[in-house]
This record gives sequence, C-alpha cells and structure tokens, in this order.
Amino acid sequence: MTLLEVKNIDKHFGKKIGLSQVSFNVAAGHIVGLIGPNGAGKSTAMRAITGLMSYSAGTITLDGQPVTFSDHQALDKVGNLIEYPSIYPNLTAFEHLKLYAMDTKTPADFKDLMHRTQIDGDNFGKRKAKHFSLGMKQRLGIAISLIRQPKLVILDEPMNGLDPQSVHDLRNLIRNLANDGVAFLISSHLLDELQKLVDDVVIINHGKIIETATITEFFSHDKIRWVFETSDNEATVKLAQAHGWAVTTEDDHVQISGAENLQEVITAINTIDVQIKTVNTVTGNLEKSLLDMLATDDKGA
Ligand SMILES: Nc1ncnc2c1ncn2[C@@H]1O[C@H](COP(=O)(O)OP(=O)(O)OP(=O)(O)O)[C@@H](O)[C@H]1O
Repeated sequence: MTLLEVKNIDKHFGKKIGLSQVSFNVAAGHIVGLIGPNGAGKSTAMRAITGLMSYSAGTITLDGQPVTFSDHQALDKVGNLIEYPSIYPNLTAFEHLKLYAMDTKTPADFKDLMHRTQIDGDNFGKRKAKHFSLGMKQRLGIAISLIRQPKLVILDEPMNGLDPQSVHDLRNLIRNLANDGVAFLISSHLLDELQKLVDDVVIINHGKIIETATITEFFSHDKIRWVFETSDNEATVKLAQAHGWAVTTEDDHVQISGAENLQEVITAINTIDVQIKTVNTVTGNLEKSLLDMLATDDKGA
C-alpha cells in the first residue's frame, strides 16, 4: 500500500533546477533508499516532503493527505531526522523524549521506545547527552523521531560519521522498526551503505529520478561483464554501442555488458575486422553499476 506519493515535483532555485519532475512512492513498512551523488537533489526532495520547502509544480501526498509548504497536517505521521537531531547536551535520553513528547497528543510509550531503539542500557541511564557517542546520539535521534508514532521516518544521511559497528547497529534498528510497520526514506550518496538495508531504491541525479526499482530488480543490473583487449578498441566500442550494450573503456581494455552471452559479443566482433587478443569474464558490482548508470546519465544530460 502506498504511504507516500511524490508526483512530478519541480523545484527551482532562481534559474537553477533543484528538482525536475521528481516522482516516486514509499510503501507502508518499506525501507526506501534515496541514492545519488553530492548535489543530486536528495536533501531538496526530503525538505519538500517534510514541508520545509515550497515547490513550484507537482503533488506530495502522505496517507492520502496533501503535504505542501503551508499544509503540514499530514506531517503528524512523519518523523524526521534531517542531518542531525537537536540534542541538548545537559539532558538525558529520557528527558529528551519527555521534552519532544510535550506537544504530542498520543506519544509512544517511553520505556518501550527506549528499549526498541536500544537507549535503555547502562550507557544511557542518568548520563547526559554531552557524554554520548555519535552512534548513541543517532539512536536517540531516531527515538525522538518516533515519539509521535509516525508511519514514515525520513533520515538524511544517517550513517554519516558512524563507525562500522554503529552502522551495523543502526541498520538492525531500522530493519526491526520496519518489521513493526514503520516506513523509512533514507538518503545516502553511498550505495554500499544502504544495499544491505533497503527494500527499494530511488536513484537521483541532477535533480531527476533516473531509476526506481526494488533492490532485487536493481541487483539484476549487476550483470556479468566481459573485458576485451582487441586490435582496435575504438571500433569495438562503436560496435558495442551499435548493439545497445553498455560499454566503457579503461586503460587498454574495453568492458562490455548487457549482451545475452559472451558468444554473442565474440560473434559480433568477428564480423568486423578486429582481432580479440584477450577476454576475461568479471562478475558485477552494484556500486560500479550505479556509477555506470550515473555516467551514462551524465553523458545524456
Ligand atoms: N537554498 C538553495 N539555494 C540555491 N541552490 C540550492 C539550495 N539548496 C540546494 N541547492 C542546489 O540544489 C542542488 C541539489 O542540492 P541538495 O542539497 O538537494 O543535494 P544532495 O543530493 O542532498 O547533496 P549532498 O549529498 O551533497 O547533501 C545542488 O546543486 C545545490 O547547490
């Protein structure tokens, strides 16, 4: 069931395009990764969704209710942790929850929330936030974002600056909360960071969505590639392009993917006057697939 629907959003900063016809959905209980390089438009999209920024065209609806810069009612169902949570150095975790629950009609049960976000251990207790590690602060931030019992939590680059153990703990926490039915929209410029966590990916580049897919569909891009060394790499590249295969060159090698099988590529190369000196098969890599996708998009831009 669609919880968040973002449809044809445009945002301009003067003459500069921030977002162009941005559309994607977040289903209830799903973890969606909003992935793109620096400056792609991730924060801009998140700010529009959380009503922090106006947009010039399109619609955003949450649970069927509109979200605009001036209409925030739907945002009662959203928790967000955009960049850093506001954490007060002299308050304990419990005191933070009490503070953030003050204007909430039906806050979550504090003890249960502290338990679910693992901020009820010995490390927390009576300690003030100024003594928390970054990972502890992130977990407290997530607990704060859950105070209103939201259906959707928006996290902008939540893994930034965390050590590997804290990243692992944060992933488990998010997965457990999603299993309880909370949907997440999480931005990152690092696919590696999110690929173990997300159900769906939304890839953004230059303010445009270039791919929306389930993580399984996205993994299917993770194709086998064939790396050729030939007597005429330039002619090989042209040939691959004419067949509609993905092709890149690196040093003296031509890398081709997207054909049915290796034989098809070899047969095609044999039709032109080019000798194959070496060929190696390499299995794919998701981060590389994303970089290739962005590079192809950049060429078309
Ligand atoms: N208030 C603003 N005024 C002018 N331009 C802006 C403003 N906010 C964002 N932009 C521009 O819009 C583009 C998208 O920025 P945005 O911060 O959304 O990217 P991002 O994907 O979140 O990048 P990062 O990973 O670096 O945070 C960038 O080119 C940025 O310079």
